Amino acid sequence: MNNIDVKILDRRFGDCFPLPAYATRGSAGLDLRACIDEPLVLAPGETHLLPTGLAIHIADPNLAAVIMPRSGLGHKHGIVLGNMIGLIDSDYQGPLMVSVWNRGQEIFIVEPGDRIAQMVFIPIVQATFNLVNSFINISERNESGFGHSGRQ
Ligand SMILES: O=c1ccn([C@H]2C[C@H](O)[C@@H](COP(=O)(O)OP(=O)(O)OP(=O)(O)O)O2)c(=O)[nH]1
Ligand SMILES: [Mg+2]
Repeated sequence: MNNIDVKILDRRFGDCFPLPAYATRGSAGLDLRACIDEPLVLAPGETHLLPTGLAIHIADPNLAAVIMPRSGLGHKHGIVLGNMIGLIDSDYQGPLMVSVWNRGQEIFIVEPGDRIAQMVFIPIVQATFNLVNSFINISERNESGFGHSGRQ
């Protein structure tokens, strides 16, 4: 377990809303809540940037967090993320925000405190670039890609 600093930006945490926690021992994601004051009507095609009421400071450059859709919301209701995936840098200290996109055909109402997305901590490898004119070793794949090996 890594210990990450978290700042509560919304008074409802600890009272009405519990802090994010792993639902089971094997959970990879921590659900994030919509810290809104009123129910939000998300019309089909609409995107809203919602506060989660929390700020985190990961601090370790070898870690990051990603925000992803919850599968139930995404599959059943078309509620995914406007940025597809949110990347939280280790030096970001601002409010954690979730871009919620209704890609479905029906209105969806987000209630205050709804768990609208999930956050996963991931290891990060930073790289430097070694500028070359050609690669010394030609790999088996070489420049093939984008489905060149077929479907079956
Ligand atoms: O879903 C998200 C995505 C990003 N962020 C915050 C944390 C992240 O560290 C910062 C910047 O995100 P990113 O680098 O993806 O956005 P950008 O458009 O490149 O902004 P910047 O120029 O600030 O890097 O915004 C969120 O709160 N939620
Ligand atoms: Mg950026």
